[in-house]
Amino acid sequence: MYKVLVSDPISDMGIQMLYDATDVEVVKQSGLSEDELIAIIGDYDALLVRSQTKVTEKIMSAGTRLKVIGRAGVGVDNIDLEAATKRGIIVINAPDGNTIATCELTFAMMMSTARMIPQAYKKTVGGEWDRKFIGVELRNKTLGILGMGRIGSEVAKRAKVFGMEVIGYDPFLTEERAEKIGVKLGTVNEIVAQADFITVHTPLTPETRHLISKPQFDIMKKGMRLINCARGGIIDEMAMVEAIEQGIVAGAAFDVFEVEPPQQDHPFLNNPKVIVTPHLGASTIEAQENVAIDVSEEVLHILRNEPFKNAVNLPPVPANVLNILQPYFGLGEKIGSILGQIAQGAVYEIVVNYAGDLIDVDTSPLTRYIVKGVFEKQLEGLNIVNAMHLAKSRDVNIVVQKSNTSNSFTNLVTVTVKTKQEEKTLAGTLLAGYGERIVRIDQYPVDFAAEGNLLLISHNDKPGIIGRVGTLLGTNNVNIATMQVGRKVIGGSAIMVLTIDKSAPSNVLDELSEQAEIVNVRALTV
Ligand SMILES: NC(=O)c1ccc[n+]([C@@H]2O[C@H](COP(=O)([O-])OP(=O)(O)OC[C@H]3O[C@@H](n4cnc5c(N)ncnc54)[C@H](O)[C@@H]3O)[C@@H](O)[C@H]2O)c1
Ligand SMILES: O=C(O)CC[C@@H](O)C(=O)O
Repeated sequence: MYKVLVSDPISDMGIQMLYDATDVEVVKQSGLSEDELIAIIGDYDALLVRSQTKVTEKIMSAGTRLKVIGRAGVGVDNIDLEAATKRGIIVINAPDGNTIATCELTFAMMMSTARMIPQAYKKTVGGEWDRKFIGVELRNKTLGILGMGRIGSEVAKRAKVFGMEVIGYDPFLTEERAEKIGVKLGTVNEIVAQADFITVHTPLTPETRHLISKPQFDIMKKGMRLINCARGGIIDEMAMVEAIEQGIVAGAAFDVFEVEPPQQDHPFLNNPKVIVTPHLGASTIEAQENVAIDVSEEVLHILRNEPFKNAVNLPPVPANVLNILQPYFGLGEKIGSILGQIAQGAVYEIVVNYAGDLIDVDTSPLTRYIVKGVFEKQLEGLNIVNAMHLAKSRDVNIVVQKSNTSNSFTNLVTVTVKTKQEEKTLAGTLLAGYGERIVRIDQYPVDFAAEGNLLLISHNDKPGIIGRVGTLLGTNNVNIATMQVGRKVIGGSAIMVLTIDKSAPSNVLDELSEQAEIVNVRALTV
């Protein structure tokens, strides 16, 4: 039974599939301190959070069973990603579910600051009939958008409908895409100098921290308005207060703050020109359901060892590449696992060669599976998230090569593992109608499905040896399911690959090794 802890308020409707899963027990406990979380996290396989829970390194190290942290939302700045990656904890988010909610809040904030709705409301309910709130229209105004990802692009579309001119900046925004959504491209400073309204929709990174600060306020159009529904810190709060005092900024609307919640004496809180909300961008019924559904689905996949898509601490794999690579993941992992078990000594280099169909795509996700396979019997807590990290931290060199030809195979994955003592090579392919096949061990051609208990016996190709191995295993009640012999030349060195129904006891392996003409015996499980 997998145990999932939900430590922030997350939509019950959205996580219904977790409640319904017969292999999952869900515990909801919000508002825990770091120490309280540390005390209980060891019992859980998954942790689900929004933005309140700060998932620190200490919490992760106490979470000895933790496989996945699910963030019901976009930003993962409340999760120590480096610590998660080191421990092989997969971090997933729900990047799409709250785009519209946040875009609509941005629009509401823009209109509120243009028409001073909250300020007028406050006076009206306070008994004052003040009709001096003269606002501005959006039509014919220029909106600058910094960050044209999911939310920024949706804001742009709506701004166009309101008759606004939109200028955008995003290092990944191409001219074609900008043209398609009717946005002019500009630099940060060009936008700052021209815009009547500016809204930011970037993540908070070292590059975006204080993206709008004193130098930008100095060149801003007087009387402009600013909106931040992304992350606190993208706009320099103190520099903005000064810009309001200087009449540069006529109004601002902030949903997010450098420190959340802001201190009671934060200068925004009693400034009549600044509208504030308590990080409500994603707070709609629809968005909360969407993100909870997305994250629950992914958590279930991860707990059940099924493919998943939104891991934040793994490089993204485009769907078309994933479609090509996914069938090879199992094969790659098995090749790695066999090599990891048969190679004697500490591995210092893994050389992977991809041939045939595989040469045209980025094969790095497949390389992760191979590397994971090599070390899986040696390193506890290893998974595809931390496999490369753990290999590199042990100074293992990973070399990836690609070749056009693959002899007679349409696709071929060949892996060589090097230790100080020896080099071992295995090649495998996906054969139409036969699935995953291992087709080469060192220099010997073979053909078998790597499954269950295997015996690899290196020997000299002499008459009677196969019979002796069969008899010895039979008399010790070890049933042989399949047998393959690979050799280069008659009478030369050869390899025998046996799949056996149960693992052979060590005395049987010793007896086998002592047989004349047998060079070595290696038993492994795949
Ligand atoms: N207020 C809320 O409740 C709320 C809700 C959802 C998302 N958010 C935040 O909104 C922001 C945007 O979310 P999204 O889903 O659109 O993310 P996204 O990843 O789709 O878009 C972010 C964009 O910012 C761009 N970017 C990165 N560095 C930049 C830079 N230096 N200058 C300009 N652009 C840069 C990226 O290229 C990307 O296109 C994130 O910070 C997210 O955490 C807030
Ligand atoms: O309400 C939340 O969970 C925060 C939402 C938002 O900041 C996000 O990054 O998705």
